[in-house]
Amino acid sequence: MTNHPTPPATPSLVAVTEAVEVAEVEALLDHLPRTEPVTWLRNGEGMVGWGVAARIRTTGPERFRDADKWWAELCDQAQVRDDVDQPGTGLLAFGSFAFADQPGDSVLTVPSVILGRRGSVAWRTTVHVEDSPAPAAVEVEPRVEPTGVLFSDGALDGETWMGVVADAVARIDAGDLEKVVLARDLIATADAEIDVRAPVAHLATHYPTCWTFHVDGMFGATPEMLVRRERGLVTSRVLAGTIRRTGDDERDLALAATLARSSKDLEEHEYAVRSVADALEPHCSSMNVPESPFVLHLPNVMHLATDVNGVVHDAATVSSLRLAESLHPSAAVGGTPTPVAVALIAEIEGMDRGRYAGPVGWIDADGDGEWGIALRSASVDGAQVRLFAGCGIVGDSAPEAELAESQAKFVPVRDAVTGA
Ligand SMILES: C=C(O[C@H]1C=CC=C(C(=O)O)[C@@H]1O)C(=O)O
Repeated sequence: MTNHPTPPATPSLVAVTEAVEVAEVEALLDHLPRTEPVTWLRNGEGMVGWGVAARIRTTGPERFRDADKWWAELCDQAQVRDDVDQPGTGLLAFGSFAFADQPGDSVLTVPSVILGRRGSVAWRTTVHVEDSPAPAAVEVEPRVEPTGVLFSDGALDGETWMGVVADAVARIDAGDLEKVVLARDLIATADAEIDVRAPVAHLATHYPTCWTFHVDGMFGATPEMLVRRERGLVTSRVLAGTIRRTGDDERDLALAATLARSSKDLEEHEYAVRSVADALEPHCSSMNVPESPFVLHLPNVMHLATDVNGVVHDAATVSSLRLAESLHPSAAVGGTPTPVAVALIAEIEGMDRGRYAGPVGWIDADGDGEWGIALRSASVDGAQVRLFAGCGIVGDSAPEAELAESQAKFVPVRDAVTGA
């Protein structure tokens, strides 16, 4: 007789959200201890959390479904008191999901304590397992900057990666597909275990308009919102089409105008917007898909950007995590057509993306939440950080230009780990 292992019982959680003075949580990151920290911040608002009240790790093609089911059961069994009732209050989980069905590990975690702020409202949520003690106060040690950081090639060196880009262009020219996003990695090694709060604080300061995140070792500052659902409204910020900034404002404005007229970038952008609009459509009773993109200015690069909005009709049955699943991978990180592009990535990219370019964000007990795409990101493990950057390859992409673009996309995390 075979004994099947019994799945772990879903814990019964008790969550309490109470209002706090905004002045008390000014500079949220300054309240974040080193133990199991999570972060989701933009323009100084958002949430930081620490400790683990509950956590699930999933893998494979069912990773989103398994995590979503676990979360729904957890919420059903939980006792929640929410005195604030804002997006981000009550019982909350933070997640980071693998890009590919295989290999890769995904995680959804419920912190023991969350501090949040949105405009003039601030809150503290504490979560504990029923019949066990509420989370104790923890000491917040000062952030420790990484030292002695040295960089080395990741899976492929620059030359080899350019060869891979040339192979992809040949496949596109042969008519196999229209676009593929190819990524590369870079390794940074410090002389001691990295305190992830330091690069996270650096990113939040230097890229305030991006979503700065950290979940279970995956951190970054992403400009791309895969899906946000809030009280029946859904938004997705699609980015595709990039130009590097020069640091000279006048030249950058001229470059922005060039980007907005570049047929290569407009074509690449159109693919990405279509893939998002098509995936959202079955969930929406009405949608707004702007006809032309705007130029999003970031400190290191500029992007063509489109905000797609809609009114969802299935919020009661489909969570924001399941919406993220249906949008993933968009053409901004996979390609077009998606299945051919994803297969080509697995065939020629030459590295495991892990959780890079996968959905990262949070979900509440109603299934609302925000899921960004883990771009301009890295995974940290002890003294080592693995940085990622990818570029959309279309028929007239030049390998040298794509290598330079990938280097520009490494800048945020590279500067964050060297403290530059
Ligand atoms: C895949 C990345 O960027 C995507 C998002 C915006 C613009 C892109 C581009 O122009 O290639 C990429 O599709 C990355 O930053 O690693």
